[in-house]
Amino acid sequence: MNITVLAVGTKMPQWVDHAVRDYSKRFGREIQFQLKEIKPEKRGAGVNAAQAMAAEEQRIVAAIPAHSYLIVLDERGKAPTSMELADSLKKWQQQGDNLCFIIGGADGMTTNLKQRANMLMRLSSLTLPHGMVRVLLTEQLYRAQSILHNHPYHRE
Ligand SMILES: C[S@@+](CC[C@H](N)C(=O)[O-])C[C@H]1O[C@@H](n2cnc3c(N)ncnc32)[C@H](O)[C@@H]1O
Repeated sequence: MNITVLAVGTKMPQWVDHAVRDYSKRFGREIQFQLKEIKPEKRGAGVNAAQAMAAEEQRIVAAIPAHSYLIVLDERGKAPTSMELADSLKKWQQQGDNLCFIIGGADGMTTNLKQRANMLMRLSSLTLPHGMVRVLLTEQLYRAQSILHNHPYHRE
């Protein structure tokens, strides 16, 4: 299964890149994971947040792999438990779905993009910095895969 994470933002702190790389290396052969950074639009000088998000939306849409099940990360979305995420991962794998997760930038993302998503997923009720969302999402996907394989990484 292919899992693509589209994340608005470049030049993340080193700890973010290290942590994402560390978890994504653990997936093994059955998950091809890739994180693609989306260039954020510059704010200021006549470009407000809504205009910037619209420009980012275009870049995101252009980067979505064809026939992907689209999951937008959003603090107002549904919050699965790790066990529920593992169940969903199993279902998506059985259906042959490829997954595309989208993480917005500093101002979040457009309503358009949220409406286009198959699912809005919340990692916490807190607003998280987008770099941290990359790390948490990658770790939870690895945890979900560990649960499906009865790997001791996950303990109840
Ligand atoms: C700094 S937040 C943007 C906050 C913005 N005020 C909003 O309304 O979405 C950047 C991105 O991180 C992700 N994010 C932040 N907190 C989250 C959470 N609790 N659960 C899931 N995703 C989150 C979302 O994709 C969001 O677009």
